[in-house]
Amino acid sequence: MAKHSDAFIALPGGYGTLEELLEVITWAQLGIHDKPVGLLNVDGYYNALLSFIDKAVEEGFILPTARDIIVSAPTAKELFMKLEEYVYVPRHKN
Ligand SMILES: C/C(=C\CNc1ncnc2c1ncn2[C@@H]1O[C@H](COP(=O)(O)O)[C@@H](O)[C@H]1O)CO
Repeated sequence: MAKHSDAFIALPGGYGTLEELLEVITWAQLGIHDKPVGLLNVDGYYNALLSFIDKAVEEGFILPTARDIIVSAPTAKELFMKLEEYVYVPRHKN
């Protein structure tokens, strides 16, 4: 399914959603795909996760360029616009 997708979008969800979200993010980081990963951040649901990811960047665990893999927006319309503008940047960590 990932092979035939144009992009990945996570709606608010639980463990299963988070597992799939992190999987497609790490695949982008490793260069397995070059597609954007969107977070539909309805009512700030993902704010805490995005803050945690920013902290991981500050602490040096996530490359600043890899932070940009995630595209987030509060509405579907804004998210689609951002996803269409997404430009893939190679960011292999190793
Ligand atoms: C083998 C892999 C993942 C296994 N996990 C799931 N596989 C299929 N469906 C799942 C998985 N985890 C959750 N779901 C379903 O998705 C919906 C959202 O789940 P959430 O936990 O609320 O985010 C829900 O219908 C679950 O039943 C490797 O990819």
